[in-house]
Amino acid sequence: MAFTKKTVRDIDVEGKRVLMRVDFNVPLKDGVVTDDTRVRAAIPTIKYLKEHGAGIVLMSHLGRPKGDGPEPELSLKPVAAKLAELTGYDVKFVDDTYGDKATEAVNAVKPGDILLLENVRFDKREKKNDPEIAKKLASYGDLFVLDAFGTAHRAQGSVVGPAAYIPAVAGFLLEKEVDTLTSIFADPERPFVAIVGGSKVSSKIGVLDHLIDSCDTLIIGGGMAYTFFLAQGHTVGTSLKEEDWVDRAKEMLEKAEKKGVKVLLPIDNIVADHFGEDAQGQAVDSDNIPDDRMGMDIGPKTEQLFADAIKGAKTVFWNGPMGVFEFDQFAHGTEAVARAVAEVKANGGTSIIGGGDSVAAINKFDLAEKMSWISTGGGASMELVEGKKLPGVEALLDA
Ligand SMILES: Nc1ncnc2c1ncn2[C@@H]1O[C@H](COP(=O)(O)OP(=O)(O)O)[C@@H](O)[C@H]1O
Ligand SMILES: O=C(OP(=O)(O)O)[C@H](O)COP(=O)(O)O
Repeated sequence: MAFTKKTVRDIDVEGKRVLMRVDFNVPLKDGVVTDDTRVRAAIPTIKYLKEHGAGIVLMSHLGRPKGDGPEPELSLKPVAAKLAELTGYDVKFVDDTYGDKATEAVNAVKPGDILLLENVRFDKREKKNDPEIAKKLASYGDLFVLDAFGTAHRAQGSVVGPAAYIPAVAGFLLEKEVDTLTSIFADPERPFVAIVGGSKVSSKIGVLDHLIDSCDTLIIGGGMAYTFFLAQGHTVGTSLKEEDWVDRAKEMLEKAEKKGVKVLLPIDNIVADHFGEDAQGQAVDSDNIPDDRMGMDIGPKTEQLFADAIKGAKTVFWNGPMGVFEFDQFAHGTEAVARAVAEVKANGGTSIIGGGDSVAAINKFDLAEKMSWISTGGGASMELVEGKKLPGVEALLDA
């Protein structure tokens, strides 16, 4: 399927200042980027713009700050250093986004320069898509380039806003992601197994409803599973859950049954008494989670159940780790699933992994080479599976 929007190839960027939205929402530990996939993914467009004589103003969000001012641990400063390290370019950083300091730094950007602004979400108007924010950001560039595939499903100020004021086109990453994913999802080879986990329960649970329309087997693990356990009448102790979604989860399970879609939920879990690297894990069945314990990973019986279902697939789409894989003792479930998914490509099938943390997990287990397509977007790729249009893409100029 051809990409239907203009890209950086279609415009003259020489001597122009380009405002570019990237997704530098990367995992950090102690101020160090622990997975640089999203930074690397933005480099081809940055390089192209620089080599074609543009000055570049980069912007991104990082994490989910409250939106009422700077939160030092969510500063993009370490990411500027990572981009400089990966490219060898001089990358400037300004600890401001919408104020005079940012404007001054932007005005100093000359052709070939690269400047990264501070986290766009330190101001709550970003998430509200406030026109004032959009106008301010648009004033930073002659052109707008969207290359933040991972955030293209968010109709937020820095994603869709500038397109209302300055010509807006796609970067190479956005084009490639949309092209690849839409062509795979248009007619997936069957059996099609979808695996969803992670912690962004309320922002992704609704998508499961649509996945039931297109997949043959739906595997639910990670933090997503506990809301479904509640729907099945189990208690979940102190595990991550979204009580507001329990009724919808129940309806989804009923719908899947009617449609003949197999839904696999964990049958056992590794639980702990607190959320921490030093927590002691214990395996318990899903109908037996103690009140004072939280689910941190899928258990060994579930690893086997999920792996068996995955190995028979011709297409696998996976978003969201099966547990808190950042802590080694809760990474087994995610690793077992990753190893099963890796076999799909080896057996002639197609495996797609999406999402910042899911990709970080695959890299942790050194399995990236064994996957068919590593997408930088989890939520964004899920919306493409549903056949939805991404607001960020929609706002760009038609080709
Ligand atoms: N049982 C769980 N409880 C709490 N957090 C979990 C659980 N399982 C997985 N997670 C967390 O989910 C996060 C990733 O979720 P998400 O952002 O939805 O994935 P992605 O970035 O791949 O789209 C990881 O940081 C992981 O620790
Ligand atoms: O990490 C992201 O999404 P993902 O976890 O679905 O891949 C994007 O940067 C979007 O972040 P958001 O879900 O806080 O808007």
